[in-house]
Amino acid sequence: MKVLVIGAGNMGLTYAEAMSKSKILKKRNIMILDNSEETRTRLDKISHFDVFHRPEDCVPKADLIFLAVKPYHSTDLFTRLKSLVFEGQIVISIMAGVTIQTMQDEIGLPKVVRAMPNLPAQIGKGLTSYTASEEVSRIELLTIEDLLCTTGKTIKVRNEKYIDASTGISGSGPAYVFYFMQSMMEAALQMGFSADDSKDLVSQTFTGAVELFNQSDLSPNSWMERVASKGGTTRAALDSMEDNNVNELIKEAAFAAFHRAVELGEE
Ligand SMILES: NC(=O)C1=CN([C@@H]2O[C@H](COP(=O)(O)OP(=O)(O)OC[C@H]3O[C@@H](n4cnc5c(N)ncnc54)[C@H](OP(=O)(O)O)[C@@H]3O)[C@@H](O)[C@H]2O)C=CC1
Ligand SMILES: O=C(O)[C@@H]1CCC=N1
Repeated sequence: MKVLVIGAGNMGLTYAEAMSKSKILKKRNIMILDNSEETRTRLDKISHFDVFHRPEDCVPKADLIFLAVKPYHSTDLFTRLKSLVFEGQIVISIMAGVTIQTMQDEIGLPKVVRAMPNLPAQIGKGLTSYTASEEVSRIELLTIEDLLCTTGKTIKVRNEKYIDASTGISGSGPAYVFYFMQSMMEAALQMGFSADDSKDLVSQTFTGAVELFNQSDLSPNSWMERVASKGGTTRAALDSMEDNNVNELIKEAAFAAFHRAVELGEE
């Protein structure tokens, strides 16, 4: 099976690398198509991919076409793909918002998988949600799930609404965590810690809290209660967050990303 990854940016290259390290595909069976000359020159030096800059040289050779360009580049790309694809090829898209129906209509292929990964895929700790058009067979979907699993965990969702929803939770989610980390590091700096110590204080706190959470069945609320003593420091912080409606604001932010994903699909 030959896979063509279109767009070798943050996510496309992550998937190309992960798939090439797995036993599912042989290295020379991964092709990369990218617009950027700088990216192609860099990838040519890595040598375990076949790198292309003209769709006509690689699209007809692919069994599976993995789309990893920004959503606003998709319309031009679909126009170029339409005359080059052939029946039986499968499209996997990780583009936010772009719907299966749009890809079926604009590329002209019925077999389409829509997936939403996240940035920790770069270190094999990603979460990818996915769903497929009914034309994709169960056996094809098993192979695709194996490919998506090369970057971490996967969950199969019922329909595309949940792809947009997971964009608001796991797809964009790493940025919410970084936002929280940034605020805590700024607070540590303001308290007088050095930049290095601020980084350690915050990153070890996040790592430790997530590991505690993962190693138990306790909810985040129960863990909060374990940290907070009555009348103590944590309660002062949690009360401050409640007074400022931080819980609602975080949910609002996640819904903003969800709604933006839906909007991107309508643009
Ligand atoms: N970043 C993230 O955390 C996540 C991103 N996604 C989705 O992944 C997709 C890619 O995002 P990301 O990797 O961050 O984007 P990047 O901008 O890092 O990478 C996209 C690459 O595609 C190239 N490109 C654009 N148009 C074409 C084309 N027609 N043919 C070939 N190559 C092309 C770009 O070149 P040039 O720079 O020259 O335009 C660039 O190198 C997006 O659709 C996004 O919604 C999903 C989940 C998480
Ligand atoms: O911000 C975005 O649109 C993409 C989708 C999820 C993460 N990054």
